Amino acid sequence: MHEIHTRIMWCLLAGGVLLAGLVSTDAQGVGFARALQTWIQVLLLLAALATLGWGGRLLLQGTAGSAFMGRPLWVCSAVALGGFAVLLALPLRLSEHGSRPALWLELAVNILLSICLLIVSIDLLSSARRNSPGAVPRASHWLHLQSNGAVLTALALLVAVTAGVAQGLVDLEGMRRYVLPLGMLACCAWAALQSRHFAGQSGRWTVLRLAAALAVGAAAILLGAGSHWAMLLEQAAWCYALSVLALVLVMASLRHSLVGWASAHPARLQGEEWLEQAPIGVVRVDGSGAIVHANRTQLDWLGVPSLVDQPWTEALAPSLRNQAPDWLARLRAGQSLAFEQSMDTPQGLRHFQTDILVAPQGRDAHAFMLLSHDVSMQKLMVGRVQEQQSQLVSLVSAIPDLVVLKGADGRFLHCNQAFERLVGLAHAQIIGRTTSDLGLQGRMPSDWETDLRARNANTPVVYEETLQFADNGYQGRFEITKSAIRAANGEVTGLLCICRDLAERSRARKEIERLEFFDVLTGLPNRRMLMDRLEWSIIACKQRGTYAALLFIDLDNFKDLNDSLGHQKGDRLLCEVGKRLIASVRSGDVVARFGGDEFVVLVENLGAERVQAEAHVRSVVEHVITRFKQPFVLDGQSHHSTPSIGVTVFGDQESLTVQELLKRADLAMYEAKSAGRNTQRFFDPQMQAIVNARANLESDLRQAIHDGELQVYYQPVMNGSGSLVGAEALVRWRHPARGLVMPIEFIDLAEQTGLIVDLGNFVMRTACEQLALWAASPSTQALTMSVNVSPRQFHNQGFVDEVLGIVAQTGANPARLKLELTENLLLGDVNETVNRMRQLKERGVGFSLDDFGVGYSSLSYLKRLPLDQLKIDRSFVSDVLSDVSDAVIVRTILALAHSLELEVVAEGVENSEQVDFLVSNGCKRFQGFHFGRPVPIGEFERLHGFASFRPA
Ligand SMILES: Nc1nc2c(ncn2[C@@H]2O[C@H](COP(=O)(O)OP(=O)(O)OP(=O)(O)O)[C@@H](O)[C@H]2O)c(=O)[nH]1
Repeated sequence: MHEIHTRIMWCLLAGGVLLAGLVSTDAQGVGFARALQTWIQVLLLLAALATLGWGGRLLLQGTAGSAFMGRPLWVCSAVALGGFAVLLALPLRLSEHGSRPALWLELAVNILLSICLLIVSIDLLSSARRNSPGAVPRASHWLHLQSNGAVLTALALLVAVTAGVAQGLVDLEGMRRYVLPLGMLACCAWAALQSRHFAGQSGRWTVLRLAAALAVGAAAILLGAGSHWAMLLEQAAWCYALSVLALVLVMASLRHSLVGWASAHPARLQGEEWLEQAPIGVVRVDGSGAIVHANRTQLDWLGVPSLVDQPWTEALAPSLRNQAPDWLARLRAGQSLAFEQSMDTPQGLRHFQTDILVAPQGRDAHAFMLLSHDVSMQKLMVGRVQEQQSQLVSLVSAIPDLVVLKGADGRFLHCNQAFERLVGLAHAQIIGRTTSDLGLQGRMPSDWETDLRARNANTPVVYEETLQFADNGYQGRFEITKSAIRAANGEVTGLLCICRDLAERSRARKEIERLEFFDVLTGLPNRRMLMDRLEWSIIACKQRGTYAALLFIDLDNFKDLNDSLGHQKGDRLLCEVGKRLIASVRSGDVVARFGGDEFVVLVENLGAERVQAEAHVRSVVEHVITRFKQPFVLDGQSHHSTPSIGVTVFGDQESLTVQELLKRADLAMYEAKSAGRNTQRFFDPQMQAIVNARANLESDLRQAIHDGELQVYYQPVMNGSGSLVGAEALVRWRHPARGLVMPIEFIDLAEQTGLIVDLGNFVMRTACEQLALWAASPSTQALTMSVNVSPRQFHNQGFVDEVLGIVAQTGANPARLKLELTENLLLGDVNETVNRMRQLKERGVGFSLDDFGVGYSSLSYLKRLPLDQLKIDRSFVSDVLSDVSDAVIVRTILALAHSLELEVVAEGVENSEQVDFLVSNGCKRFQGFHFGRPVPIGEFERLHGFASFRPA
């Protein structure tokens, strides 16, 4: 209870006593007592009206009542006091004193009064206790139960008494006498018990005084037995207790009305409309620690509709709430607080700078206000600036040059690690000092003068000077650049000074040159350097009329070493090879690493005779190969490596470029590789001719596929009785200049260059179209069509889809299509081969193994592959009558095929004797010139006496 309340109460009391004194007329004090009673009644009426008004408002608004008791009890209290006020106003005066109705009414009045006293005292004490800083939620709960229990008991008593009176069982006079004093004593005991929970000495005394007054009043009623003095005492106690009650109710009603009004119109209350929309959060808190008002900005930040009546800690970040009791104590001691808090808001994590200001003197002593500013953006900006600053500092620190930033007063603002190192001082020892503070003036002679020049110049001042920053420290020639740093108004705010060590620069330049012309791993000249030297060598040979030679050396199977022992060992071998090559040649010759495992040796001054030059270089090459015979020791591990060497001799009058020379040596090296490796080959113009011819053929073939110069020929496949059973599709190239080109001349090239895929698809499509046409005629519909498939074509991604697509598009019957595979196709992944064959087999496509017996024949594959047919190679058939072993092989193949239930086609059959031999050994299918050569389709059909329907 605040001091101001007490003061008003004493005033009222004094006013009442004065009034009573003025109106008292008799000496016994009866008039005085009656006057006092009337004054009390006036106070009670006031309290009743206030409570009634407040209770009504609560009912209408449906808002919570007092801090603790809640709406139901306050409404109950209002009704009780209202009833009491009505009774007070009317009945006692009308009824005869001492009559039964008067007694009854007085009893009712006393009971109602007791209830009101109980409610108000419980509520006040409970809310005071709840708002105390150390309040425990469980204790509040317990209080709630007690208060509700007490009120319910009082109500039950009222009902019981009323019932008793109605039945005439209760002594009305006795009841009237005891109910009120007992109620007063109950309140008195309650107040005395709870007074210890009140914060502050004065609050506790007020409660105890109230309890004492009630006790005295009760004692006077019980013991006084109607004496004047007892009545006087009773009325005085009443006067005190009820005036407190009335005052508390009036004040509480007024406070809640004001809060409500202020909540609805806070700007009106404060005259601070701008505060409501201001971009700062405002939270006002009363002395009990409850929030009285929070502005819109604060509510938006927290994402809540209202904070009124919530504890003030709701405006704090959860992590700070445990500090609240300590802060509250400091605020109550008059200290303001300032701190930063981070909160999770509906808009994300935000940072606030919060100040807590205590109320000015004269206002609610413990009220305070929280003012919060959103500093999220500032924090973000500060973070970014700090990040940029640290990036800049690391950048400047990483610069090998000396970087120094001076302020306008010549003091060091920043310097990088290179400067610290050379000066021999720590960063902290340098910053804030001048050149002379650091004793550098004598060591940087023109510092002062150049600083001045830089300040006055619009462009950087650059000069060179020999500097030594510390005793016995590094001394060197530096290039110094000084630039003035200016503010927007042109005023010089600082000076940036960069010192570059010129010796360091020349070292760096040399290193760059080294990296540019030498191989990092072996330290040998690199390709670039070699090209330069070769260019000079070509010119020198021409001028002097001498010969030189170029050796292109590639290590054999170097990849295997990398894969088995690791790249580190591979690197070691490359270094060792470099050393051996150097040891194999004269000091003037050039050994270069061309790239990967390729080295190039340039042997110069081989004399003016080509034969001599070739002999010399041959000995050099032999020398190299011999040296490679010694194992290489790689980190203690012995390893054998061999080279393949291509050699070209140059120097005659032929004008060759560097590129052409390298190409020749490279070609020769490839020849050495093809010859089985670990050997040498000299360039021969024939090599070039072959390479050129291949290149031309490749480009012609590419063009031929594009221009439709390829043609499909058909060779008949016959049965034992000489009837046509099918055909094999064979490609031919009708070259515009060279005429008909046979497959043997271009299939290998097509296979190597990948052109085989397009070529194979063309043959497959043409053959399938023919098969579809044959299907339309009864005379040809049973014919089969064999198509050759090369390994590269078969292993090409999408081969299966391609074949099935062609079959579907042409409408050919897949059961009549036979794909001829060769044995070298099995060298790859056999599982994958079987898988692909099965996919096509499932759609009806048949398979034939071509050239059986000449290649990689593994009988186990015959079991695994889903084959339909074997074709005996022509080499066995041609000599089957003259060569006993060929005859044995043919018989074996036929027996094998028979036992595996495979069909056999004998290829290359050229006469009837061969047919007889094959038939007598069980062969049923034949192909060869004896039955017909490969011919274009028109001729094929004419020869076999049928014509297929052909679209116009
Ligand atoms: N350790 C190491 N390996 C390298 C370096 N440069 C290239 N290589 C490897 O050298 C190998 C060169 O292989 P090739 O010359 O193509 O093949 P090879 O195994 O030598 O076979 P042939 O030349 O046909 O005898 C590749 O595996 C490259 O990855 C290098 O600097 N260090």
